[in-house]
Amino acid sequence: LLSYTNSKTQYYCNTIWYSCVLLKAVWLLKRNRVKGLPYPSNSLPFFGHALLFTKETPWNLMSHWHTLHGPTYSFTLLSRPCISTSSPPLLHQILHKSHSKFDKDIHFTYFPFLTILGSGIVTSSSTRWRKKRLTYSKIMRITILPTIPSTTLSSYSHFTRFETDTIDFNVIYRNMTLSIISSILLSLEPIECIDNFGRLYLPVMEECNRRVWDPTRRFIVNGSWWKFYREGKELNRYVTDLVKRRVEEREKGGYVDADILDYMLTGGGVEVGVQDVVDEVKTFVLAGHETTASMLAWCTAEVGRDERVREKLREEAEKVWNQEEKDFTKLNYAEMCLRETLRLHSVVPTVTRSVEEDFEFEGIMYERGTTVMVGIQAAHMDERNWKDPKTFKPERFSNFDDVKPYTFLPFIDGPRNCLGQYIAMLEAKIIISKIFWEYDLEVVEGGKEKDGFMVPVVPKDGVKCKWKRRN
Ligand code: HEM
Repeated sequence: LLSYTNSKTQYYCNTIWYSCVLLKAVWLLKRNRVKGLPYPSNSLPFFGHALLFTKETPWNLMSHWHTLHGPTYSFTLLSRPCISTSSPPLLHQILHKSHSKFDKDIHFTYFPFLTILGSGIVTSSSTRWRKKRLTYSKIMRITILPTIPSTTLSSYSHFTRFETDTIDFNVIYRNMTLSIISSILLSLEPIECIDNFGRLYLPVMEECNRRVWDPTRRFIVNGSWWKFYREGKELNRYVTDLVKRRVEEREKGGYVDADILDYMLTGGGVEVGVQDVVDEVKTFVLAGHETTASMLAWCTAEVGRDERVREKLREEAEKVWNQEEKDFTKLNYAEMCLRETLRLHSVVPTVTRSVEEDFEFEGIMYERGTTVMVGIQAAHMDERNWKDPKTFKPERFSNFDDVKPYTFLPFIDGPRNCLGQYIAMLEAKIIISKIFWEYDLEVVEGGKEKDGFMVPVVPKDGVKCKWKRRN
């Protein structure tokens, strides 16, 4: 150090500078764990446990730590104190009772997705979020539901018309659910939705997912960076045009309360700008499409491999689909299969929150700035909550009211739970029941291993099936 300093002043400046860096490092190392909680080994200075997450699927590593350290433990990501919890009493506090002290973790885990989410409901908080939630709650839980069966059936017919021997259901469901959400949100036809949304949206999402685990991709300006920039811009332009066109149509008196976009534009009586609505449209497509597709893909793989479950599902389908007036509330077993799929495969394995105000619970202090990971997958695989958790058993859900609170959290719980869960379950039970009623499926490849880094968690090699129409 001295050899580079040619004046006394510079020597003193350097000494002060390096002392500050050292003090800051010591301070970070001291506060990077939550006192009183178990702390997994192999943490490195500054990096904490971050490097371990690059080697293994993060949710599996976190679930493994839960088996070693119990329902709540602390760990460190690049000097950031984090906890993961699957403890029902603590989850009740985080997601429900004290939820205002735990905000969305927008500057860390959600950050790479902001190109799509922008100022939409998933990434908004406090008054802004409350207003949005009030506007959409009734639409998503009640108003739109009667339109779901016909939209689902029309999308189903469109995407099952192919005459190939083998088909990847992961791809089929991605297209089906994209077309359903585009139809209820924007009244788009399947062709238009796949040509535009499918082409632009899917690559943007893939790059966002990559950036979660490799943040350097954000800064290295190469071919992928430009591709992402171009496609993101084009997607934005496409959605902006759709929204602007709708505003004009509304001004001429057309389209009143026809789809979710129309409700968005009313803004619950509050003035909303075009960019606000554009962000909301992209948010709803992200939230509502691949999650449902992934649940369907895993469910097809599980049911396709289990003859007993398949026969029970068909027995129920026979009764519903042979009726003139189809009563979809009778698809109980299909719903049980989907719930068990969400438990076993946790398509959203964790959601994160950031502690906004110091919070004490059961003698442990969670300081402001701590990242909280809700261990959804850990809760679903915990032997204290579920007997024989690695086995697919839809009968666990034969009486849903018996499921203990905060042990089954695919849509999380509390005021920020999933707004689209009723839509997702309704469209998925119609699809899964009809597909197994109409077709003999044989899973020939995929449907076992998980893609390590994509959220929602999808089958790594898809779910390729031979399919043949049944008599
Ligand atoms: C199987 C399918 C689905 C799963 C597993 C799922 C899961 C989730 C989860 C875990 C959250 C909480 C995210 C967080 O707190 O960070 C969430 C929020 C949300 N979901 Fe879903 N979702 C599904 C389908 C849908 C569908 C079909 C839609 C829309 C049509 C939708 C719309 C939303 C919205 C708008 C939120 C934000 C709610 C708020 O912040 O108040 N989801 N979802």
